[in-house]
Amino acid sequence: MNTVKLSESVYYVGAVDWNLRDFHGYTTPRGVTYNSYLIIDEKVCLIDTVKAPFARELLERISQIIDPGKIDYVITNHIEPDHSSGLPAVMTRAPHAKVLLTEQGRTGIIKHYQQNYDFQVVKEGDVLDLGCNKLQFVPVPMLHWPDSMISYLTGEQILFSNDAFGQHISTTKRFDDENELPELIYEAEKYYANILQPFGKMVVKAINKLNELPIKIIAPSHGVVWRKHIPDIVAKYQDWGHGNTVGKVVIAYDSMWGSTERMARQILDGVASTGVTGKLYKLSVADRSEVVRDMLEAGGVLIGSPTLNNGMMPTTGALMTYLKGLRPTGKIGAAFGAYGWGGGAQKAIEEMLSSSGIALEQPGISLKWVPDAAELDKCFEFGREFAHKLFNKI
Ligand SMILES: Cc1cc2nc3c(=O)[nH]c(=O)nc-3n(C[C@H](O)[C@H](O)[C@H](O)COP(=O)(O)O)c2cc1C
Repeated sequence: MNTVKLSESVYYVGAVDWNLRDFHGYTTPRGVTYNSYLIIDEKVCLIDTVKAPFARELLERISQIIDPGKIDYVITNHIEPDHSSGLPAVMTRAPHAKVLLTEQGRTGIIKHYQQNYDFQVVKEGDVLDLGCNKLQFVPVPMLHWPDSMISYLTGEQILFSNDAFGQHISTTKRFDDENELPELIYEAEKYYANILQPFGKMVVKAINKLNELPIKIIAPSHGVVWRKHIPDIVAKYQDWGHGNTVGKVVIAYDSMWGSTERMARQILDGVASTGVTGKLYKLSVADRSEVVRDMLEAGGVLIGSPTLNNGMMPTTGALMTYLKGLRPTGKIGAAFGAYGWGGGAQKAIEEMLSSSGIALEQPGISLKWVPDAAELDKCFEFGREFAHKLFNKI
């Protein structure tokens, strides 16, 4: 089993989960990693653990470097089970280790595992002396759970950023410069869109705080370690955190008999005629976590559904519910779709767009049964007008 050194005293001891394809509803076509890091200083310190089925692999990696019984400290930056469910196995082999975490982390670990370890609760600014290096703790509540924390190793200047800057990607290469940057940014964008998007304000606040620290390496809890492209990923986080958008329109729709689909294609042509980039997703075949990834930087979203039982189709409803929880910022939107008699989908979508924080920039467009030539022209015009509004806004 390979051990990878990040720096003089820090080793990667995590696990690569090549076969995971669904991470609580978020698709992971490239697999996942659960990153754990071992610091060998005068004191021995483990940063986070792994998901429980990989605990044996974690302990084997640690054992190649040092007897796990010599671990003095385990830092629990986040209690979510992908990082903490390996903790009980680690504590069995390192029974004298202190577990350092926030107060929210302490109550969370007790509730998850019904174990009372030798806890040491840390707060903002607390420092743990390891010998040559010190660990400084930066709680980042709600990034993305109340217990979340980032730890910074002085001396070797490594930021253990937990879920921030993470990506779901399995690889044998642990560093950013050993992988393709566009692929990493793509996966980091998908991670941010699906997991961190609701917490943009906290992201900006945390980055401002971290800007004061000299950082040579960012070691997240998922994916590769950043050492060469730190400015690129931090700049991306600034953009995403501030809700900065580009001239792109994502059209997401579903259709039972093809009318709303024909509308969507005409609208797309209208958008494209202005030079604005358009993307089209049919929700019954699209991957929702990919759709919201594409929406992250899009300034405009257009949502379509025919009326089904006075409302929108369940696939569209699922996207809207997800989007509402993700609280996107800086976007304009509108609704479209076909109906047969009383209608209702357009209104239902517009309500969801508003409650998601997406500005209704343009009245929606609905048509009865099947679009005729004049209605298709109107759809084209609807897309063109929407793209112009977006163009004027950015
Ligand atoms: C199961 C079902 C339920 C429907 N419910 C409604 C409804 O409640 N109100 C309405 O105006 N039209 C309703 N319609 C009619 C559709 O909205 C209409 O056929 C529309 O043109 C379908 O668009 P599509 O081709 O994009 O699927 C319903 C259609 C189906 C198949």
